[in-house]
Amino acid sequence: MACAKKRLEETLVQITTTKLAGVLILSPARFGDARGFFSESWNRKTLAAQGITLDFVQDNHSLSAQIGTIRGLHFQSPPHAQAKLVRCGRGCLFDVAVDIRRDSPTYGQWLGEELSDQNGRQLLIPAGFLHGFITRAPDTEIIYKCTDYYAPACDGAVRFDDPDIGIDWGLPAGVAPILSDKDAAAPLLRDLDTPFVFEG
Ligand SMILES: Cc1cn([C@H]2C[C@H](O)[C@@H](COP(=O)(O)OP(=O)(O)O[C@H]3O[C@H](C)C(=O)[C@H](O)[C@H]3O)O2)c(=O)[nH]c1=O
Repeated sequence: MACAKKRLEETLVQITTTKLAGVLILSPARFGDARGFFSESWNRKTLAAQGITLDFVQDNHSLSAQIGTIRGLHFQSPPHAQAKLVRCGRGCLFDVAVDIRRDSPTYGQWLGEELSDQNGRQLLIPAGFLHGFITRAPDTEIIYKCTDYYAPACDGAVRFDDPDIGIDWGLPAGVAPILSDKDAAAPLLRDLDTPFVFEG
């Protein structure tokens, strides 16, 4: 019975590893019918059955009106570091994680995944990683679960276009992204004394 139950939970969400250890791509099952679809976008028990036991305490939701809006690269420092489970509620975005854990074999490396209301994919980003995204459709809405509460005093950022990270945002040549003043003024990774340490 337990074996069948585990198999069922594995069918409810497919989990794919990435080149950055701990960053996972989740694909929850969608049950389609003539009306559209139903999907459990998050289920504690289903994820726990596959070894993901993060305790989410806050949901965030933002709308970005224009294509080419970049929000990021952000993090919260300990003791309020956040792991995030990110999805796209409407539109399309390219979600990016950057490893900033000192001594990590993938320190400064990035990966991106397209999340959309069509593909239903989610990105799980552990604490110790920068998070940011660029929108690829107008009126794109991002929805994400966080494992700690908003703590402005612990808020941190790194420039989206940091040459040492080298993220390919897919912006056409010569097209500037839409940024908040805060993001436009963010420091470079080389000037950040990262508060995170790789723990294997
Ligand atoms: C993050 C946050 C913000 N706010 C308030 C603070 C500001 O008055 C307003 C906009 O905040 P901000 O410009 O920091 O929003 P984003 O640029 O979307 O920042 C987020 O974008 C990247 C992609 C992230 O992963 C982080 O969750 C977060 O840094 O919302 C809150 O009240 N609670 C919160 O948890």
